[in-house]
Amino acid sequence: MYELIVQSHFDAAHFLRDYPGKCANVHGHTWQVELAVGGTQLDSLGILVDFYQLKTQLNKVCDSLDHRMINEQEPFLTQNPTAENLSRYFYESLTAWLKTAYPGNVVRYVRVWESPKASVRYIPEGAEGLIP
Ligand SMILES: Nc1nc2c(c(=O)[nH]1)N=C([C@H](O)[C@H](O)COP(=O)(O)OP(=O)(O)OP(=O)(O)O)CN2
Ligand SMILES: [Zn+2]
Repeated sequence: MYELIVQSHFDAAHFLRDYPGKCANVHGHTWQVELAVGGTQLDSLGILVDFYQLKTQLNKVCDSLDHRMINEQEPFLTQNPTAENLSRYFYESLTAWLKTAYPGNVVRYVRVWESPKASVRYIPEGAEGLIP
């Protein structure tokens, strides 16, 4: 299997509803996002998934949140915009695209850093034991 990894980032504001501390107040982060895609079948150029396409799609999702109040964007009108929920949101958005654009490949995980010292990886159910 090949694993391709690309990164992007966005700057945005959020607050955590019902959080018992300072994160209940509006504040901002630079979120770093890492996308890992896996598959086995290379095309005639020796490419699994074009890095350009991967970065374009990841940037699209980042741009939809960039310089916004995340709590005012779907699905975070009701879901708390935690790093956990953001990583799953990126996973679901990018999986929907990959299934159509590059069938046979999978999103292995999405990692979201809220700060250089704190990150979450969303790994789909069933793949937990396969990701080091
Ligand atoms: N498991 C999670 N815990 C927390 C999350 C989260 O998404 N998942 N989010 C927050 C807040 O967003 C908060 O902004 C982070 O707070 P904190 O860890 O205190 O980090 P700081 O950026 O303020 O860093 P300092 O170490 O205080 O400089 C909280 N928890
Ligand atoms: Zn925060």
